[in-house]
Amino acid sequence: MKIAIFGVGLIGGSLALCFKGKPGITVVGHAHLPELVEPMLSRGVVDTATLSVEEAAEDADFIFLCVPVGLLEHYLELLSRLPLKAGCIITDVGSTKSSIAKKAAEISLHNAYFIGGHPMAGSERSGVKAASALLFENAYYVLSPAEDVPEEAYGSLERLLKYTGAQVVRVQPDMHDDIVGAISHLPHIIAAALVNQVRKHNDENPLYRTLAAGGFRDITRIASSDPIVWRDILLSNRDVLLGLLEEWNGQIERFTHLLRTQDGEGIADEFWTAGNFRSELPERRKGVIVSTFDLYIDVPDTPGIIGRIAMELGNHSINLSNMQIIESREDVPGILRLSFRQERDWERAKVLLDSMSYKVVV
Ligand SMILES: NC(=O)c1ccc[n+]([C@@H]2O[C@H](COP(=O)([O-])OP(=O)(O)OC[C@H]3O[C@@H](n4cnc5c(N)ncnc54)[C@H](O)[C@@H]3O)[C@@H](O)[C@H]2O)c1
Ligand SMILES: O=C(O)C(=O)C[C@]1(C(=O)O)C=C[C@@H](O)C=C1
Repeated sequence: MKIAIFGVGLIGGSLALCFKGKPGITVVGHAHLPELVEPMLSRGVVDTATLSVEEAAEDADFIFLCVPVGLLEHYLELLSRLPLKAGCIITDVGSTKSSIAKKAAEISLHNAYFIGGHPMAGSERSGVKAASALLFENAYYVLSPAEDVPEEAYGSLERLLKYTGAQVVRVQPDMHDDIVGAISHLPHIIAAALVNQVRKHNDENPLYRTLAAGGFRDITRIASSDPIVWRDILLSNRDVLLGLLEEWNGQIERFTHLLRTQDGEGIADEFWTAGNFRSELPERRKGVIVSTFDLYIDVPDTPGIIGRIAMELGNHSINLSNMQIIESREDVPGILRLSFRQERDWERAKVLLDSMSYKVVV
């Protein structure tokens, strides 16, 4: 089985890593610039790489379009002019689904089928260097097939995607864009706007950046996302976002009013309501928020402490999925965040670290 990936960046590279080396599968990466070929080969993300669209697409059973949203229609159009293998399935990973679905309905793909796709996992990082075979594990993976796509074709893409560890969910393109506009695109706008607001204050007084702590970092991580990828996503979901921004202005006006009228009860109520809804998000199960079980430890400033903690967990066969120092205070040893994929590992780590007299916060 030949899988061609157009755009071997964060998402394309991560998909390639999920498929490469699986029985009977060959992964071919397409690059639009010669300098992109070497990194995808040296990282071992693909079996072969080519600069030729024709060569990548020839005889492919599956074609994944993993380029920025603004280029998806161009690539779909290019493919429609090529002699693709009969039954070839073309899919994309774009963060919007309506515009590409519309394009697919307008053109003829002859013996090939188009099934829109969107893995609900990602990162603020970009490029093949950030690709990971584990990126999609436990995430949802949206598929939006056109009505005329045979169930058999849908089923074979669904089966292939099992290699990602994600859970496939079928959603109509318009509904997808409404929902993802609210839970992904609007948050990216808010994060960028908030960082830029603080940046302006920081130009006058650099103490802003110095004091920026966990809250600011937590809400603004995604402001570091790739500008071109996000330019394309926002423009492609423009109408939905204009509506959401109007709603957002209403939220801001509500807080303005509560502050003006010194309505403490109203302010607390906003946080009660928000906290209750947020606590119901599927954070510890499969979901839009990648499932991890986190522990926080106040790390004492002694050399080798992080290695010792990792070793102790390893000695007790507790699987750690991630470790991060949260540098919220300059010159002060930070908080160590330990993430686990399994709730059982998280519980065992808590008991172990408690017994070692670390200050553990859940
Ligand atoms: N970043 C995320 O969190 C995320 C999550 C889900 C889906 N997506 C979607 O995945 C797609 C890729 O995003 P990414 O985060 O992997 O970005 P990326 O920048 O890591 O990768 C983009 C890829 O497109 C290629 N590319 C750029 N310009 C090109 C051009 N002119 N012609 C051909 N190829 C070109 C790049 O070389 C790169 O391989 C986007 O459509 C995005 O909406 C992103
Ligand atoms: O975790 C992140 O950094 C992401 O931005 C991932 C995220 C999201 O907003 O949740 C971003 C874009 C997608 O299309 C899907 C997922």
